[in-house]
Amino acid sequence: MTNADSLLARITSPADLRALTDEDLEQLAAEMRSELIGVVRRRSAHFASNLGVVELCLALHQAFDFTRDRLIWDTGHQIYPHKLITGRAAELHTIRTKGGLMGYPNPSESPFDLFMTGHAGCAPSTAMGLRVGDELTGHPERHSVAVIGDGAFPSGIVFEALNNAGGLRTKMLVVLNDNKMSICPPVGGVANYLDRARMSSTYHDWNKRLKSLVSSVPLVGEHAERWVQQIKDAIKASLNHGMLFEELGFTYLGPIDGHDLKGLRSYLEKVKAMDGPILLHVLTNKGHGFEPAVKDPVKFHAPAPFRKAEDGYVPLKASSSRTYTDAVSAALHAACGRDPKVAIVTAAMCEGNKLQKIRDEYPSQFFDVGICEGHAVAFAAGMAKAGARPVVDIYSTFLQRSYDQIFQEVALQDLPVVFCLDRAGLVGADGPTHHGTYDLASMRVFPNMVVMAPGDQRDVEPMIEFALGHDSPVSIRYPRAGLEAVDREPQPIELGQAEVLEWETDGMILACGALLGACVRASDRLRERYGLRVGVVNARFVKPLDRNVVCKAIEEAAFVLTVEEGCLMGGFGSAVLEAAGDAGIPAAHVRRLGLPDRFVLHAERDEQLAEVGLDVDGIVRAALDQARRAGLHVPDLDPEAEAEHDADLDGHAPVQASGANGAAERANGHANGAASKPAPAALTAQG
Ligand SMILES: Cc1ncc(C[n+]2csc(CCOP(=O)(O)OP(=O)(O)O)c2C)c(N)n1
Ligand SMILES: CC(=O)[C@@H](O)[C@H](O)COP(=O)(O)O
Ligand SMILES: [Mg+2]
Repeated sequence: MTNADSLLARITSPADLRALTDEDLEQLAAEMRSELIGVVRRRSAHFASNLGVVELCLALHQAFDFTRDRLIWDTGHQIYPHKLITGRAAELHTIRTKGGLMGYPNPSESPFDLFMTGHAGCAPSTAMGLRVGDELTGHPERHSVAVIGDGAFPSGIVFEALNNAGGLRTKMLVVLNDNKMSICPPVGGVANYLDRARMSSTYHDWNKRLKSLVSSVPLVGEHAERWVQQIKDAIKASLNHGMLFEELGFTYLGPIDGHDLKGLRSYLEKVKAMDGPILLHVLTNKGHGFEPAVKDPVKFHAPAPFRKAEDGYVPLKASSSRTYTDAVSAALHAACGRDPKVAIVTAAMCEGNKLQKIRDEYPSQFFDVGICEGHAVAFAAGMAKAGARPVVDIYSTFLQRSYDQIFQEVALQDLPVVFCLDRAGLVGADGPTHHGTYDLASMRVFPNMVVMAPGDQRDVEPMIEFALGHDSPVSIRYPRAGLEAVDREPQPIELGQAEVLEWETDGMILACGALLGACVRASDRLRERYGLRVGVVNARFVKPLDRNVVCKAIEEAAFVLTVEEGCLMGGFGSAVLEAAGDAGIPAAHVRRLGLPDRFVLHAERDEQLAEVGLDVDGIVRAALDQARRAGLHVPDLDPEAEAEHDADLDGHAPVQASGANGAAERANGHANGAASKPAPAALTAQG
């Protein structure tokens, strides 16, 4: 919480900055940093990026009036200092919690936040749009500023914007916040180019030197050679100096010190008076002001909560449980070892996808292409065409940026590219920009594409192996969640075949993906508390769908639930209804559970699952509702019993699957005494 007698407590809007002296501003910057450290130590949030832009944020808000001018922070994960000085300091401690501040810009919180973002690279385009829109609506006096990091800068869309603004000579400012880091060190030609620009002194020094050289008395003899060499060096250095941007029509300024408040302000004042598009190259330290973050900006990009210890900082709660990401990266690591043709492609998310081991042990099979998802997919397609076995390991939400390449370069060519879609479903604190909501719907529409989702830990490795042996594109999606193991003898993965865990006729739950464990627990609760016999299917494939199992379930059960952690429109449930429709089977008793047609805000993942009815309670409630509609007897339990949560839900203890395929029959039998029905013979063969 902000200290009541601090300078920061007195800043209710950027206008309050104007009354501050330079000493005050230095103190304010220090208070902002300690506020950031105080908050981020207690909750996982973006940290090093925010520490690095404190001075830049203050200078921008001093030089411009963003009650009128336009400011877009690219990606938006470095928005915390901006939130501190735009009236939200007292709430910063709520950041990324349910009902609290969003960890990204949020227009519903403040008019100083223009776009809710979380995906990198779009700020130059939207800032250009704001500028042109303001001109068209009679506000040419408004400045438009985009702040973009060096990691986001190589995104293709950035060059689309530079091309357009440079061509139109649009009056706008692009501040390149260059801290020599993406989440990992940045990769590619742009990073090398910026390295060279950082290394040489400022552009204006060289210009001055060049002018003095030319104006000096012409030298003869041995001096001439030195003179010419100096001119060549100067031109070479100035050629490294933003000439890339100058050639595109931008005026390049810098690089300048991004922690020098006075210097920043004077450059920004200069820029305001200039015409056309300007790129101001600012050098900052990711983690500035907090030594452990400066030393390890990767670890402190979005650290787990931590405390100070003698030998540095230790995480408050070291997460030991293995995640789906761990299981997938281990399977990919093994695949790389088995087959040198396997190539793993990441779009700047080596840490997030836990690919460090592959990077270090199989460097020739690992490709970090930077925040360039469209390129990642087309690049993988080229590799597949050449006979390699590429895997695009990418967050579901970031895959959206490469949709056309998935269509044209992969599906249309029917190339064996494997898409490992991490963070599929609800992601928790990152909120609506990062949920993996649409991949089931968006991937299943492509001919040739296989769409799979592991039901639990046991499905992961066999699905990766299946995918790498399949000669068409395959998409495998899994959540930002701890692994669960449903206790059973898993059926082998066969194309288009679901796995029947238990067959019942009161009801059937068709589970798509990692909510399988919750579905099994819901089935247990329905049986033990309500005497309802509800079977469970691990769908495994959304495309090709196991129509045999799906249609039988719809024909035989009094009600059917489809459960998926994806958008209801066009997802797994839609595929099930399509199958029933195609087979002419009535399906009014089928109810689809999934993500609603709205954006789910930031919170803990379990809170979000409960909010949308995808936790055990929600699945049970939906089943009871469907059972009543189907005329089944449902005892009215007292509210406490109904509301009682599943004790092992948080612990994700291994889930017992009883019934035909259940290796461990339920010790206590069934609520109404009957043993569970084995799946109809025709189905067990189907698996
Ligand atoms: C399209 C997209 N791909 C990947 C990411 C994940 N991501 C978030 S921040 C980040 C690094 C950004 O580096 P930079 O722009 O230099 O910002 P810094 O953290 O250094 O301030 C990445 C890869 C994203 N947000 N958007
Ligand atoms: C800003 C950004 O996009 C990344 O830092 C993202 O927040 C990482 O998400 P995970 O924490 O799920 O890896
Ligand atoms: Mg950076």
